[in-house]
Amino acid sequence: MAEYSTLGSVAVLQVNNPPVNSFSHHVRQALVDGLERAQRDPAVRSIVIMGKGRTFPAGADIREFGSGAAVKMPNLLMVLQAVDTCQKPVVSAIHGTALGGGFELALASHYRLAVPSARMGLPEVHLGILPGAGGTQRLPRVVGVKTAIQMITSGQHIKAQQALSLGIVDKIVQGDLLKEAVSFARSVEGRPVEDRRISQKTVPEADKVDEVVEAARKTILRKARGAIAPMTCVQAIQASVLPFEAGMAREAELMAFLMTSWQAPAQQYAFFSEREVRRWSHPRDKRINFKTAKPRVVKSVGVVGAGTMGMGITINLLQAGLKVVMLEVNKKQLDKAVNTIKKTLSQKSASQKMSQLTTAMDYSQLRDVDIVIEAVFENMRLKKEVFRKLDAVTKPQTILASNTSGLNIDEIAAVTKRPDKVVGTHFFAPANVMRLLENIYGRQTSPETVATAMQLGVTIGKVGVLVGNCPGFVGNRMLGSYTAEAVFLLEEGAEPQDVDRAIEEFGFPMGPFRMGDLSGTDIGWKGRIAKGLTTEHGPPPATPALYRRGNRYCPLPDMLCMKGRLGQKTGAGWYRYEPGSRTALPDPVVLQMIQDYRQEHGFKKRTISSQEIVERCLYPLINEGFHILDEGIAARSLDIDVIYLFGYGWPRHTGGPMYYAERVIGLEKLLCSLETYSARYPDHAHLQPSPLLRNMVAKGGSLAALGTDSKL
Ligand SMILES: CCCCCCC/C=C/C(=O)SCCNC(=O)CCNC(=O)[C@H](O)C(C)(C)COP(=O)(O)OP(=O)(O)OC[C@H]1O[C@@H](n2cnc3c(N)ncnc32)[C@H](O)[C@@H]1OP(=O)(O)O
Repeated sequence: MAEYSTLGSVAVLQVNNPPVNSFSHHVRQALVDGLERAQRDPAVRSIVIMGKGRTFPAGADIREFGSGAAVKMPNLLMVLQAVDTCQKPVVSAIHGTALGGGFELALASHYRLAVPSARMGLPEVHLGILPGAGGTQRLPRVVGVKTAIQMITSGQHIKAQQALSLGIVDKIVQGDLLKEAVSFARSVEGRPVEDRRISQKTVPEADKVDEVVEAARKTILRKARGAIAPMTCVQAIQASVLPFEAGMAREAELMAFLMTSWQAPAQQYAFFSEREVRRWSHPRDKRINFKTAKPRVVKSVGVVGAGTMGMGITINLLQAGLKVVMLEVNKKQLDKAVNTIKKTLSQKSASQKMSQLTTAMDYSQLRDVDIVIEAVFENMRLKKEVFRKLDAVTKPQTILASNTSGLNIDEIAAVTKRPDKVVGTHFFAPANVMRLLENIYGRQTSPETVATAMQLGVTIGKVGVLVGNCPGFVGNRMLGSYTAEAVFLLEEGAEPQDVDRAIEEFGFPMGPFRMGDLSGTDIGWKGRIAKGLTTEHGPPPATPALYRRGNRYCPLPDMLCMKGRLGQKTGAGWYRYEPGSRTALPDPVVLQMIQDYRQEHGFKKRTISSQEIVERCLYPLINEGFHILDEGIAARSLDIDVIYLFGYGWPRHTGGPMYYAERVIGLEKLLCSLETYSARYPDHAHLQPSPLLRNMVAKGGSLAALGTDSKL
């Protein structure tokens, strides 16, 4: 609701709808009622609108979307119209985050004040829609079309100071906001409001709008990668040169188009799933859940290993204000890491943050930390050695976490006398940038240890997802079938750039081969060598070229590595790179290698469509997701979706692999395609439909219903 009060001649409307004061129907109604009351009362000469509690309204109530409640009268447009046309000056007083409809309300007001810490923006594009309460029409009238396009298509929040420079807010106020806002409102009483109405202004440099839009189009389309909202936002902004009412009509038309698109619900699902993963639970062990398991307090963290991962993790921990002891046995590596960390931390706070960092070459210096994150090379023998040492030197309560991307947590825990305090914390590179943290419980991990790892994720600003223990956990296990099918496509006739193009057109920032070159083709190679599938010099003796342990195997990636083509770091991988450049250029050497291989093994080259590439790569990945759910490795399909959205660049506008499977492809069609492909390739095990998928198609039922504790 919105609480109405008066302070002398000023009516104050305080939106009170925790947690973020969104415009649920009852809030909209209360605002319209309050404005009418203030208009009617002759003693009231000005109006202040603000938010109670933590924030100015953060926008429309997203939970109302699609339910009909969002358009129930009065809708948000009517509220804003009442503000804009009010005869008495309306002042929006902003603290916290004025977002979406909240920011649009401020723009419809006659004056805007903000506290220094306030932030504002129009993030609707992330929900697959546009700022449909006049945001695409009012903002360009203040900041111009170019800046409006930048703000609206990025959805970025700006700080109060920047809003002041852009002419969005009229004043930044220090001290008590209510007091300041009331005093400001009094100072403008009696002044005409007509020339304060943004709706009545014209867009600056209107004659250049088409030019600006044209210049922005290419970049937006490249960044959007199949998302329809960004360019639709631009179309709405382009209409801001029209008279206000005509622009609003165009905005409404485009908003209706987006609201009914398949992408808007997918992006709103992504928004809520990102928050839902905080309500984690073990699918079988009832003691392990977010409600009852209590985390240990973590003030200091040990990091073992100062390589790329250890360094990134250390930066992340320092940025969050934690004390870190970074251990590295190689002095040169340790010094290099310290220098990089210093450079990466922002200038402003570097020295304070660096004072929280202690370096160590001796394990005994880790004795007092609350948790240790091991980030050494991905090798079981080495990890076990490290864990033995950690178990011997650290205090008994210390939690021992392994930053492994797929090794067996139980096997690591077994070398310690505290398997209940061992957990997996899988960070993604670069660890100080990537938001995903895949936390893995082992057979004996205690509720307290799980809760501590999950809480640490929150402390360091990660999106933490809890999963069970299996080779590759959730993310990399699913990726395995995707990369396997990508190389099988090369055998049949596709070239690396064909596969990458199709996957990038689907919406991934990078296809599998460009990705392989970026992370290093030798990562997978070393893994396959460790598993005995190949050796540095080719297949083990007496091994069939195209099979390993009864499964189809494509040796092309191994052949690439044997040529020393380890990706960008060696200037050549699946592609070639000019010195100092990261642009992937198709390489005749690789294409010849593939061609010779096809000839040697009797593969007949054929043209493969983009659609087949996408299906052959993504459907087995999704199919593995069904296996994972069936085994209880992920508790809910949304956990898998969040892992893919935040760790693997899965395009957000499709909701994530499992959402996409159910709501976009349709489970029946997915099953049918997998059956067709597995009939064509009976020895590609990952194309065999999972029993869970078959069962769901046969019996009906939804993925959301499989989960525990889900609110969605
Ligand atoms: C004819 C009809 C025309 C209609 C036109 C409508 C045009 C307007 C459209 C919009 O306004 S769309 C909404 C735009 N706003 C946003 O996208 C903001 C989304 N929220 C956030 O970015 C963040 O939540 C925050 C406000 C920055 C706060 O972040 P913080 O980390 O502090 O908290 P969270 O954990 O994210 O959120 C707490 C809690 O609140 C729920 N929530 C947040 N925003 C909304 C919302 N707009 N609607 C409904 N619920 C919201 C969030 O899910 C969390 O819930 P729980 O997980 O705790 O249950």
